[in-house]
Amino acid sequence: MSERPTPPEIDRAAASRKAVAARRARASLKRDIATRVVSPQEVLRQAEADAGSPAGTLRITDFLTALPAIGESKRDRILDGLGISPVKRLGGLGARQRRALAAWLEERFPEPRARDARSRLIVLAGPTAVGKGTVAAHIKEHHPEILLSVSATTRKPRPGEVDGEHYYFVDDAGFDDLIARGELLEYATVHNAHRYGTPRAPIEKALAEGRSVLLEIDLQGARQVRDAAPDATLVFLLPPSWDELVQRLVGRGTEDDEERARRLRTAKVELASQNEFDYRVVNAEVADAAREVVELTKAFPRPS
Ligand SMILES: Nc1ncnc2c1ncn2[C@@H]1O[C@H](COP(=O)(O)OP(=O)(O)OP(=O)(O)O)[C@@H](O)[C@H]1O
Ligand SMILES: Nc1nc2c(ncn2[C@@H]2O[C@H](COP(=O)(O)O)[C@@H](O)[C@H]2O)c(=O)[nH]1
Repeated sequence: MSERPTPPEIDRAAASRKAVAARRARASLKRDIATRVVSPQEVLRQAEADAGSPAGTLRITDFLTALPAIGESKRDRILDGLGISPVKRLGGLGARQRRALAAWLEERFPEPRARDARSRLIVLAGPTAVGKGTVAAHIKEHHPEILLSVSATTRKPRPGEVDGEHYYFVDDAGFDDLIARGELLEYATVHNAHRYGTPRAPIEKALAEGRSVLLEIDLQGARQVRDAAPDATLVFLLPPSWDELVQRLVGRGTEDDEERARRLRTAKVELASQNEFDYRVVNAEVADAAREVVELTKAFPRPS
């Protein structure tokens, strides 16, 4: 027969259960911050209201790295600039530190207001064959309110591809003309092979009409859009695994061995850049990934 626990043992067991629950609550809060379920400003307000809450007991270091595009070295520079010690918890900040952090958050991750309920420019990028085109096509079919931009390219059409629907297929001279006339928002040579570019006019027209626009482009293009349109929302699509990515590329059967190898080399570089994006979405199921992209773009605006 087991002995009944003495009161101190009961206390220790209860304290340990409480600590586990608190750790879980903080982990869940970090996920909510990362996936934009809750704004960082709201978490800071919760921490101020209750220092013992999951928000209040969250370490400032964990809070910052839960934010998009903030890695450990950036986090340390931010803390340095704000004059906040990395050992602090959110609920333990002094009034001046809290004000400095709130001002920094508002500048980098402005909270949505009524005037922010406007059309958005959404960039979907990711490695070759991750399913960008498939997810974009799903969004086009199920969200006709979002305009899917049609790019210009110097690559030859694949079987079934229609000029003006899948791409505007142009030759090198035609592409040079588009650049010279300033008609492209961004352009790049992708996979060291062909040139691709985003026509500017249809995007400006759609945004002016209050429609959101989706661009399905490569990493170089995504970076150019971020510079040209800092309000754009950048989403990086990830494969469930590297092997699945290779399988999708091989299974698509649209490239020869040499082109596949070239694309996979580019894919490694692109995957290493995923932290530059506002959001990361894993494309395990097309419909889920498409829904996530659309939902994320309706969350609070991307950091500037
Ligand atoms: N969630 C998914 N599950 C299984 N297969 C998928 C999924 N999403 C896309 N695919 C398949 O993976 C292959 C590559 O998809 P897709 O052509 O859309 O990729 P992509 O990212 O646009 O590629 P690229 O950048 O090379 O143009 C296609 O055969 C597509 O049907
Ligand atoms: N920078 C841009 N990249 C683009 C654009 N349109 C498409 N792409 C990217 O090219 C590759 C290859 O496409 P594929 O149709 O030949 O398989 C893919 O990663 C696209 O995202 C664009 O306008 N600008």
